[in-house]
Order: sequence, then C-alpha cells, then structure tokens
Amino acid sequence: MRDREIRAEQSHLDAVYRRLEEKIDEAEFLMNDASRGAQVGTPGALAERDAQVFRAGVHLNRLNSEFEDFLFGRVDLLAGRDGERGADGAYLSVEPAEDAVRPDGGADIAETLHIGRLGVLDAGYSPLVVDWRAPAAAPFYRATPVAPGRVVRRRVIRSKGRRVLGVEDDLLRPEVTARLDGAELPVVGDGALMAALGRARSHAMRDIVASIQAEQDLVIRAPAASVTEVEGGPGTGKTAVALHRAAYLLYQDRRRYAGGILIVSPTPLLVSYTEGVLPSLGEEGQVAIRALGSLADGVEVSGGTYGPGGARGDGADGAAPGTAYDSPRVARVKGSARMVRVLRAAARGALERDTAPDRVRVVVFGARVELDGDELRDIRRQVLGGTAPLNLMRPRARRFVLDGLWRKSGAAGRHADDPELAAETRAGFDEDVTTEPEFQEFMDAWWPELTPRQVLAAMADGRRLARWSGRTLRSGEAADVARSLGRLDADGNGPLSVHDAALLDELQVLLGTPARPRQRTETELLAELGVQEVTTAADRSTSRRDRAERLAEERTDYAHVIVDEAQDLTPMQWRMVGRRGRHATWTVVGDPAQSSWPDTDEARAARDEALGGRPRRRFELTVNYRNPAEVAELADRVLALAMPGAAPPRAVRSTGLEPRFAAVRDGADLGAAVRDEARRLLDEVEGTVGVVVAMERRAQARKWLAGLGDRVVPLGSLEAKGLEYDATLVVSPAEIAGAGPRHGGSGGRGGRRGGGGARGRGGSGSGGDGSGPGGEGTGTVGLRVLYVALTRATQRLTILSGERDAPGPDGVPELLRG
Ligand SMILES: Nc1ncnc2c1ncn2[C@@H]1O[C@H](COP(=O)(O)OP(=O)(O)OP(=O)(O)O)[C@@H](O)[C@H]1O
Repeated sequence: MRDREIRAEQSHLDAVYRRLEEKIDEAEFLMNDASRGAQVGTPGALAERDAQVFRAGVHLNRLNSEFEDFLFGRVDLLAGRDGERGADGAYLSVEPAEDAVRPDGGADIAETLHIGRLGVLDAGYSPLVVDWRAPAAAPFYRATPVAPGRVVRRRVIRSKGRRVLGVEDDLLRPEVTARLDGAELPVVGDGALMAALGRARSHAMRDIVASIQAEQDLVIRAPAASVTEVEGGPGTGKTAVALHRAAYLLYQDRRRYAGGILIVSPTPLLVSYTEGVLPSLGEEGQVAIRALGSLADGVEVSGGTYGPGGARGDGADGAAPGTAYDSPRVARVKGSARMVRVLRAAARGALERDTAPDRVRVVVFGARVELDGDELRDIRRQVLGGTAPLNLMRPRARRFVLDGLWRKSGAAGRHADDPELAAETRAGFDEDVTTEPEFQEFMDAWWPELTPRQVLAAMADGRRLARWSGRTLRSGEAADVARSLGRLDADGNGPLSVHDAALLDELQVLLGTPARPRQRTETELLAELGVQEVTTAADRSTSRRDRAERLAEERTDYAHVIVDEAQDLTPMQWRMVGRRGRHATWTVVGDPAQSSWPDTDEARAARDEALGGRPRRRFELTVNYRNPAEVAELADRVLALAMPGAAPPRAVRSTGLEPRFAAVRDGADLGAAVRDEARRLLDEVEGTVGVVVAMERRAQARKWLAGLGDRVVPLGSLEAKGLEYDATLVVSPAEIAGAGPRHGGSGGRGGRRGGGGARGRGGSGSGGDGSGPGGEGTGTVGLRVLYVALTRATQRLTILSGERDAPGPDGVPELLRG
C-alpha cells in the first residue's frame, strides 16, 4: 500500500514539475524577448511582462537550488460549510458541512490540497500546490484529532528533487470511513513529526515547514499589527517559529515588509546556525539576521558569545581576534541602563582632552585678539546648555568663539551709527578669522568631531570615568569598566565586547553625525560639463543594485523586528534594538528560565520602552521537540532549583537512553576524561557532539578536543545558547553553575539560595541574586546557565563531574541529585 501511495504522489509531483517547466519555458521566452528589447508596448503591458519574467525567474531559481522537498504535504478534506476566517485570513473553525458525514459514518473526500514551498497553479488556474503560508494551507498545520475541522487525513510527503521517497499519514478523524474516488482512504505510517525529530543534527538548522504544530502555527500566523510575545521552554521551537514567521509575514504582505525584517540573535554562532533556514523557505532578501554585537554601525563583535551573566577573560583565551569578553561583574555594569547617564557625561567630558588648547589667539585687522582659558570654558558651558547631539553643536560653538573674539577685537564698536557698514565689517572679520589655518586647527582641537570609539577609549581613564560617573556608578564599578576598556587605543581601535557594541550605539546617538556634503556622482560631474547622460541598461541595473546594497547597509529602521532569546538582552541592548524598530511591529521570543541576565526588572522596563505602547499578544509554547524525555527529566531538576514553580515543557519523545554519569576523582586528568567521553559519544551518534564547559575552560576544551574532527564542537556554557547537538557532554555542572567549592560535599544543595518563591515561566520579578557563573556561590543565574547546557541534546547526554561537583558513588553530581 505504501508503494502505491508513493506512486500516486509521484504522479502528482510529475504534474507539478511539468507545469513548472512550462512556466520556465514561458519565462525564458519572455526573457529573451525582453532582451531583444526593441518591442514597445504600453507601460502597463511592459510592467505585466516584467512581473511575469520575475515570477518565472523566482520559480526557476527555486528549482535550480534543488529543494529536498518542494512538495511536502497534503490534506484530504470533507465537504465544508463556509468557515469563519481569522484576522490573518486563515480559517479558524472550518467545520464540515452538516451532511458531510453520513449517519453510518461514511463520507466522501470533497477536496484534496497539496502543500509546498511555493504555490503552483495549473493551466486552468486551479492549485496544483498551495504555498504553505497561504490561508488555505492553515488546516494542514492546525488540525488536531481534538479539533480536526474538515481534515480527515494529513499526509507528509518526503521528496528529494523530483522523486517522492516516502509518505507518513496522520488520521485525524478515525471515526469516519472516508472514500476517495470510490476507494477507501488509505493511511500509511505513524506520523511525520517523530520521524523529523529523530533525524541526526548537522551544523545548520533545518526548517520545520512540513511538521509545524498547531500551537506553533498560531504564532507564525499571528496578526502583525501588535507585539507578539512568545515564551516557551528549551526546544519548544521558538527560534524555528521566529524564522518561519519572518517568511510568513513577507508572503502575506510583501509591500509592507519591503522596509525589511530584522532578526536579532544573541550570538554569531546562532546566526550561522540559523541563517540557512530562510532561503529554504523561499525568502532571501529583505530579512537581516544579525548578532547583537554586530548591530551597531561599523561594529563587528565576532567569535563566540557570552551573555551578561557570563564569560570571563580578556580575549586572550583563543577567541577570535577583535573579540573581548567582559567578566560578569563588568558586563552587569555595562549592560545597565545607568550607563546612559555615564555615557552622556563621558561624551561631554571627552571634549576636554588633556591636549585641548586653553586659549585661542588670532591676528585680525592687524591686531592680535585672544580668548583665555576661562573665557573658553564659559563659552563651552553656554553651548553645552543645549540639547543637540555634541557633534552637531560644533557650528554653534564656532559662532560663540567668533563672537567672543569680535567683542574683544575693538572692531565691535565701530560704525555703530551705520548698521550696514557694521555688518560688513563683522562679515569681513569672520572671514579673516575663519580662513586662518590656526583658527581651524584650534577649533578641531578644542571642539573636535568625536567618534563613539574615541569616547569609549576616553573612558579607559579610571580617574576621569569616576568623575563622569559621579554617583551613578560605585567607585569599584567605574574602575572595573575603565580597566576593561584599557584594551582600546586612543581612537578606540581594539577588541570590543558585545556590551561595548551597545555602548557605541548609544554614543552614536549622543554625538550625532554631522551632515556631509554629498560627493557628486560621475554622471552629475559630466552633466555639469555639458555632457549628455548616456547610460546603458547594464549601467542602470548596476546602479540600482548598488543602491539596494547601500540601502541595506544603511538601514537602521525596520518594518518588523524579531528578537530571539529575548530574555538575555540587557537594558542597553534593548535600547539599541529599540532604535532599529521605532516604527516596527515586533515578535519577541524567549524563556526567562534560560536568562543569564541578573537584573530582570531593569531589563523588563527597557524592553517595555523599546516595544512601545502597541497592544501585545502573548503565546506560550509547551512542547519540547528537542530533548528526549530522559534528558528533559534531568534538566527539570535544575529548572526546579533555578525557577521554583516553573512548568517545564513536555517532552514528546523517549529514546530509552538514560543520561550517562562519569566522574573524575582523585586529581585524575580531566582533559583525558573529556576526550574519552567525547569519543564515546562520537561513536554512539551519527551527527554532532557539543562539549559544554564553563566559560573559563573554553581554550582548554579546544585543546582537549583537537583532532577529533568537526563533528565535535567545544563550547563555553554561554555560547551554547539556542544551539543543539545529537549528543552533549556537559563538563562539571558545578563549574558551569558557578557553584563555589564550599558547596562541594556540604550535603546541602547549593542552588536553593536566591530561588525567590514560586513563579511561572513567564513570571516577573527579580529573577536572580546576580552571582553568575564563576561567582562565589550558586546563584539562580548560574543555575539557569546550567539549565541551558543540559537542554542541548537531541539524543544522548553525558555528565562529567569533577571534585567540585561532589559526585556520589554513581557519578551523579550533587546539583543533579533529584
Ligand atoms: N514542529 C516541529 N517539527 C519538527 N521539528 C521541530 C518542530 N518544532 C521544533 N522542532 C525542532 O526542535 C528543535 C528545537 O527548536 P528551536 O531551536 O527552535 O527551539 P527553541 O525553543 O528556540 O529552544 P531554545 O530555547 O533552547 O533556544 C529544533 O531542532 C527544531 O527544528
């Protein structure tokens, strides 16, 4: 029966490809026609022809990129009555017509729809394939056995290129005996979801278009007008849903989202893991996936990542060049909204450099005129009374200095009785002064145009930073921040941390960018010389492309902003991201239980400000598609410590493979044990193995695992965020959670401290005591980081304990004993 069903789907797929080939032939004909170029039609006909060429070209591209499964789904439907449609146009409750099912339980299939990555119509404009994002495709995702609507059978089709490889059916109305074309409706296999979940993982995320679940579909198709907030535990598909939502929004209203969709990801690792998904969904341009450290203009924080709760070190631990890591203490200060005040003072303070001249002297109208230090300070104070960005205050400062010089020049009183002559004298005075190179040099030194990097570099001077931060920062905090910036040279060049990026972005706003005279283009220059503009179509298309690229680079305000792992954004990062979406609608996904930021109240306020006053729709995802139940059960023990009362997501899969516990005792070699355990996992799974260590052990871990091949990935605990591996080796839970040695063997469970009462997953309130990994005791932040580490595995999990974990005789570390 399976073979017969595969053959039936194959013949449908053949028909789809035949139709696509016809379209491609048409497209090629039209393109050749267009390139001959000479035929002139009405503007409307030309526009129509362009649109056809474009659409056919899109199909051609899709086909050429050889999708694994162009066609992936099918639903067989009972006859229906006109159902209600939701705000997104999708049917909400399409119910069968009254007489669709006969009293004896028999029924006929009235309609069959095939679902694919793009819509294809046959020559008579009936759908051969319905685009997965079209409202008509919604029942494929939303129907459940509890609320099947018209769907009798849902089929997932597995195909590669032009070949159908398999089919998996879900029977949603088992009580109905349905017939299709006179024969009983066959049902093959036992569901596609499990097959998808069991697949080996690679270094790139896959789309889930064939198996989106009902609660996920509600988020993907939620109306865009408001803020869509999604919470859910690890593995519930938040990242997957966010990516599919971007594709859905573009499909639904391409014109509106021509302003671009921005997806903000916490780490460059997660960006590279996820960036292949959108092209596979048929969307390439218009969506920018950016890591938090790369949002600010011209700033590129590369390499792995770390969150605010987190990493320590100074970039000397093998991280990519140009990357710096802030200790949790420094990160916590740099991420705090208090920095806004500090940066404002620092930007102003940076004007007063040690090298700034303390007088200006010019020779004008044959006399020497001078302003001394006090006079200049008065002028500066007066100018700074305004609220404009500092660099934009320069013309005002220049005018005030000229006024000061004028008043002292003695020329000011001349021609008091002749305003015209007086004005002429003043103009001559200004021209004489401003054309003097000394004056220009003075202005550049006394009120330089500052760059954000220069101000950040100026903050490396602990004494000055302490002055600028006044009472906003405690003196220890200012000293810590200053020390962390010591790695920059005077112009601010040097390794930046992800937190520095948000500071630079804020400084850019405080300083402003003076308008520069636009460079004239070559064409404009030629036109001025009287040469007629002569361009070819190729020139025009190049310049259009250049313009598109330039726009993409310069874009700072998006139509829709999607924030992944939103629980980790610091207040300063929320300000930075908020600036990119001042007029945007938003989708924000996250999990408070995985947050590595300690000051949750402050972050919440910054988040509220960024999202603005738009109405919010909240969704919760409740099913864990990543972890087998055996792994999830272990992770839930840590969740109970990190967030007592939080409901863990429900794992849908069981592998029968319990996590393995191993321990290194009596000073044995930890590195050798890590290598052995990683090897063992490599033998046991087909795909990737993630080895998660405390942040300070990253460089060591890289050495331990050298030579084991690229299926093994060493990761600092905070770098693991959002990622997944077939197998995970978690090295020393106590180190990852930042449990102090005093917990070792103390008998009590270190993690209880700071738990803070029962709280739902979406609960508000201060979520931690702030001691992060590497801190003095196990704080809730550390436990949340450990929770992330324990929830990365899709198949197998090994826990390797050291002395600090106080493992029992069975190797189970103290923190994980139930
Ligand atoms: N409906 C689905 N069908 C098939 N696979 C799914 C489905 N939903 C999620 N998955 C898979 O489950 C895994 C976890 O998804 P994802 O990374 O989006 O979860 P997450 O909620 O972002 O997790 P975390 O909070 O840990 O970052 C991925 O491999 C994803 O492809």
